[in-house]
Amino acid sequence: MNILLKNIGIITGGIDNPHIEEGFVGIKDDIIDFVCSADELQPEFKAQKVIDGKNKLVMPGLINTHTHSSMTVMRNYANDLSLHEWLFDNIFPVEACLTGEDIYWGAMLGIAEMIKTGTTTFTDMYLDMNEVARAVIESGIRANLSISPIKFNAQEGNKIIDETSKVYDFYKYWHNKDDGMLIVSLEVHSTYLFNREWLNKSSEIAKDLGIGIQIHIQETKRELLESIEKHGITPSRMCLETGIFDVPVIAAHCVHLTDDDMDILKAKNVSVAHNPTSNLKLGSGIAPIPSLLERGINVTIGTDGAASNNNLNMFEEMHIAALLHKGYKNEPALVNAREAITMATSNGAVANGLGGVTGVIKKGMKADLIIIDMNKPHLCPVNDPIAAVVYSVQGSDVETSIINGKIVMENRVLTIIDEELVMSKVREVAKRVIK
Ligand SMILES: CSC[C@H]1O[C@@H](n2cnc3c(O)ncnc32)[C@H](O)[C@@H]1O
Ligand SMILES: [Zn+2]
Repeated sequence: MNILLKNIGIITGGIDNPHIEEGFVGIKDDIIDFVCSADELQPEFKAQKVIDGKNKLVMPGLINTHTHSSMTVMRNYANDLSLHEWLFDNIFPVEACLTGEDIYWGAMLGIAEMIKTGTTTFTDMYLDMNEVARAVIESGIRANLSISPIKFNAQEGNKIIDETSKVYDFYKYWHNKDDGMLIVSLEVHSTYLFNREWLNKSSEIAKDLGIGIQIHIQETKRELLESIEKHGITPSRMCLETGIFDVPVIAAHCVHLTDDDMDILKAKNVSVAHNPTSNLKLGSGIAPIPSLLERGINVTIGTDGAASNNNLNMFEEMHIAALLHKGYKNEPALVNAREAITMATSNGAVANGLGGVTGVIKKGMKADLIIIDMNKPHLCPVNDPIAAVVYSVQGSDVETSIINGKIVMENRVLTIIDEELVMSKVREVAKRVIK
């Protein structure tokens, strides 16, 4: 289907790209066919659907580079705890009770929430990823899903079970599914759940399949200190030594980094997923984002799961990312609005190996865009659209969302996902598993 957005404010995205005050975007099937001003419009473009952009803004869909979508089933469970108590004493025992169906419905709810708050691509790691993949394909969202080569059982003395064959099966079945809507990567949870042997093996698997890795790195001070005590090196250096950083990596958190760690991340082209809300809520700390940006490291934004955030709203995350470092360092110029949007869009695309595919509104890119209704008291007057998106717009202001050229939400109604059904299923799951 061809779609025409007319007379609309356009944030094209990318650090140097312009904002167009009243422009046109033409979508031909799954691709952006043109982006232009009124005098450049091609009259021969025939659209089956025309969206009038008066008092609206279109921008690239947001890219959530670190989440665990199925954890919506544990939303608002286990609060005000440190990461260690939260994860080992509360989350792992509940996760041990989750069925494949639970994971499917939890992921579907996470996807519904993400679409309703402007996310068009997400990066995920969880337990039964076949169930998450099923939800991704059915819902029409774009995703990078990682699967673990081991099963780690905290309930049974931290036993490790080899599940390498599941990685190969998952890759074979899902990688590039639906014309590339789903891509596969390897989950290496962390250097505290994976031993050196499995870090080495994981890097070999990722190299063999030609895929990237998703990992948690240096989320807490405790993680850093225990690594130094046990191995004599930081988790980042451990990743360097075991070959983890020889493939494209998205490293979530990166809160407690040494200067040497930052040099390693830069040298190995590692992308960082900044999760400010989760880091604040678990009392983990504040990631040195300005230092990472100064080094030219690709910094992106993630929500983490709904059990540590407690939502998957990327507008909220972008807002906090833009405010946090200004206040922490007494420096208002840090993480400016343009940088925050870039982190949440095109940098996220690059991190997922989707640069040139999504993250920017430009001819030839996949049509992954969101339309924001600016005709609201808290968004009036707009004055500066870039600032408005970061400092005033809320996730619920996203009116329509287009992913791969398909309208997945129109006037705030999801067109593919049955929102009521999904919520009732997840309520049932929560009733059963949350004690
Ligand atoms: C094996 S699937 C992923 C695993 O990660 C857990 N998890 C969720 N959030 C965090 C976090 O912030 N740090 C470390 N681990 C996290 C999740 O519960 C799953 O068990
Ligand atoms: Zn996480």
